[in-house]
Amino acid sequence: MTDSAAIWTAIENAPRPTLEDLFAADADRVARLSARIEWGEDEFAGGMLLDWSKTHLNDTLLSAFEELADTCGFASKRAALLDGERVNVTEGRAAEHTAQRGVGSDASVEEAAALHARMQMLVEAIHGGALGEINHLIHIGIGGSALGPKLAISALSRDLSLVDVHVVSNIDGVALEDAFAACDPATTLIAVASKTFTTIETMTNAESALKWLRDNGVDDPSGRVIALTASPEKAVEWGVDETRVLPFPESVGGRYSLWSSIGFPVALGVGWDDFEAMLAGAQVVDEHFRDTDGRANLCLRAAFADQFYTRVLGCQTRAVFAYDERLALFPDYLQQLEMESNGKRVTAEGKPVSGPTAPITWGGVGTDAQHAVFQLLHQGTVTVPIDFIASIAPGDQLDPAHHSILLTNCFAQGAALMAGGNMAADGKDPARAFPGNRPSATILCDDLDAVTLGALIAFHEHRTFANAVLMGINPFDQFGVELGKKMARDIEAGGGEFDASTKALLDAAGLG
Ligand SMILES: O=P(O)(O)OC[C@H]1O[C@](O)(CO)[C@@H](O)[C@@H]1O
Repeated sequence: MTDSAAIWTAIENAPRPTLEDLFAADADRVARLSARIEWGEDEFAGGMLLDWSKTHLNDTLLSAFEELADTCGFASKRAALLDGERVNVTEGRAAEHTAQRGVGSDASVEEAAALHARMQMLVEAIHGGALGEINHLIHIGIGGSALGPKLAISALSRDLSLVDVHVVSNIDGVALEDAFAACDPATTLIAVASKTFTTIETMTNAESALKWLRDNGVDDPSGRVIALTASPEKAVEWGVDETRVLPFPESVGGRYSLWSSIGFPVALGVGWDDFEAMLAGAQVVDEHFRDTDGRANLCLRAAFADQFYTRVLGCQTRAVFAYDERLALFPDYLQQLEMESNGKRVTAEGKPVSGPTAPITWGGVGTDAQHAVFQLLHQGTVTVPIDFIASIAPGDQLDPAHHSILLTNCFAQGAALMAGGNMAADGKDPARAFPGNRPSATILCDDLDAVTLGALIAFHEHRTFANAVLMGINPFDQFGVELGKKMARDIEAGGGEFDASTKALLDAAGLG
């Protein structure tokens, strides 16, 4: 087996045909580079088409990347992940989010099912009135304890909203005050979501939420709190009754925790069936990821393209545009998933990485973004690989013109980025010239329901993992967030030595 440096050299030195050349050379390119992941039967049947034909992947690159994946031990690392081995080597932990969806070691899958059963009982009891009339939920958490619930609620609550959910993450009191303003304290439940149950933003917001309930005539505010955590003993110590603590295993990472009890607001807000459907959609992708090899593994194939753009073409960012208002928060979700997982500078063995790691993930919704940032994407000097995400079925009930304009714009952007050209009558005006050959991938879902959302998220989780394997890094730790947190604690405690600029800022704000 060739070593990975030699494979990278071959990839870097491989001919670089343009997208136009690639299409011209292969009449079956679309069939070769697009595939569907499907689920369900009859009226539950659905799926999503993943079209990577407008990327620069070709047979030469795919073969080289397959060899790289083999050299990096992709199959055994994937097996280690799914078997619950300690793949998070720096923290000595497994990363068992897939067990929450029924794919993992028997013991972990069983444990997840038992914890889900408990969560379902509590959700259904609350819907049944066991805690009195509950119309609102203020879900307090940050990072992975907030981004997934926030995305899922905003994507799915148009069709059904059983409880009005507000996700509050920021320590800025404005966020919590906005939630208070939208909720009636007499019918509001508080979820405190924190894997560690120590995060300063979450614990401060939780205290203020309890005070708000107390100040507004709720006799037993702590009786209105549900804790979602991997540290149940800390939640109990903080004052949450054991019966209202929904634990999840330590081996489920924060940014991978939507599938655990961190998904409680989804189940309460849009119903248990949707929460389960999300798990089912994720499971379909888990099985595809587990059972498929090489380029046919669509998560791995996407990672091949990601590596090509980041390492070979030096693209420093990757953009995601959802042509679906319901997925407006998807780029935010992906930012944590991809940047916190793969924004690293050393390998899993602690050695410096041999090339760039995660690009900056950013994005927005179409068509809004077309009128704001697409100028640079079409004519700027940098190449930004783009993912478009859209649903064939509309989310709205208005004139079908809305949805067809949305979709045609989505497809037109990909086509224009690739084709380029000159819009001047004589075809010669440099200001009106489009270089073209700009890559994009398109994920076209049959519909955007809970199953699809689960599948979409799981696809990106496994794509992130596949990228990590190809780069040799551990995607499951996040030490990069710690230094700033420590310095903030030092400042709060009145200690620590700071540079002159920071001292001056603290003085200016009256905090010195
Ligand atoms: O769930 P917790 O423990 O409150 O942590 C919240 C978030 O903080 C982080 O540790 C980063 O600071 C994330 O990884 C995590 O999702």
